[in-house]
Amino acid sequence: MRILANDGIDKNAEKILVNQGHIVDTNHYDGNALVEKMRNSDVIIVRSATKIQKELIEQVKGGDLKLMIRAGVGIDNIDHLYAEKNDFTVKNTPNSSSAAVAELAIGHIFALSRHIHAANVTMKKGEWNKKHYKGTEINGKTLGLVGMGRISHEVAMRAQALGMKVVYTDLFNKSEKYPEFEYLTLEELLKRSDYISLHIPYDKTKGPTIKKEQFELMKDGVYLINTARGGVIDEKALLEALNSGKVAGAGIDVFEEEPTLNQALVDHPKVSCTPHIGASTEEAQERIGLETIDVINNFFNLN
Ligand SMILES: NC(=O)c1ccc[n+]([C@@H]2O[C@H](COP(=O)([O-])OP(=O)(O)OC[C@H]3O[C@@H](n4cnc5c(N)ncnc54)[C@H](O)[C@@H]3O)[C@@H](O)[C@H]2O)c1
Ligand SMILES: O=C(O)CC[C@@H](O)C(=O)O
Repeated sequence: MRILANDGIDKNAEKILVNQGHIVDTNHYDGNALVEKMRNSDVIIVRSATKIQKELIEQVKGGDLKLMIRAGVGIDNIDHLYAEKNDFTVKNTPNSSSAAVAELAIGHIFALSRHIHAANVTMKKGEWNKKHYKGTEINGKTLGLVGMGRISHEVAMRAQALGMKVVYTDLFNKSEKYPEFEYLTLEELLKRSDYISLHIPYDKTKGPTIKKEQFELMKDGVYLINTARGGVIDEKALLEALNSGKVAGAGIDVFEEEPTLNQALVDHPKVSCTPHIGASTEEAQERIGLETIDVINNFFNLN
């Protein structure tokens, strides 16, 4: 099998695939070179950098490509409906990165509560701003989780262990699976939470879930964490909410556009930001690599 890992793949997974007799190309291609490489591959594996949209799908039709794998959870960088309509199979690796993303979300909660992000910047400039950095404790505070799937549940367990009260909302109603956490409507959750963390997919046909109206419902001085997708929060409304003081701090791993050009948001002193690294741990990438191999083996009946 010829496998194109256009955004790279974990070294261990690459070794296993090569040992299985596959030809694995881990270079990154764009434009015509990508079209050519995809047409001559059986499988393409992408992370978030490579976008597989209608135009590209049209260009690779009729070649050898059969399987597109998103080595990750969110498949919003692949037009999967269009790909499937054109007889390509699209798969992801949803089971491997939950702990990594949950740990990053908790990291942003700590950074914001204790001004770690800001103190890092100012101390490196030679400033000693001890008086500016009186923080708040997370113990006893309410964390509202929007979406209660794989990642959110990992966040919930960690937050509960840290003494937070966890409430959640989801498209499903109250779930028997999570008796220890309180189910609320989105509206109730926004009103009651001290911290809000988003763990939902982005559906561009629906647009952002958190817009001006939702910010208005939140407590003054709320903290907001987004490790889901940039599009689920309206960045303009977020910036206004940060400037007005409605939002005391935002922890952001994902942006409407990536790499982001929204420097006003990145530079904002109340923002703790990371460049979409939720799944970027040694362990998660190794698990993602192994899950990718399972997907390939199952698809081509290689087990
Ligand atoms: N930052 C990163 O590197 C990174 C890594 C992995 C995943 N993600 C993002 O995290 C998202 C969640 O991943 P997961 O594995 O927990 O997914 P999941 O499918 O297990 O959980 C998502 C949950 O959200 C619910 N949901 C969907 N839309 C909703 C809405 N509008 N309101 C309330 N609930 C809603 C679903 O019913 C589901 O229970 C992914 O879709 C992806 O976009 C980001
Ligand atoms: O591939 C990445 O680096 C990010 C992955 C993440 O956004 C996902 O949805 O799994």
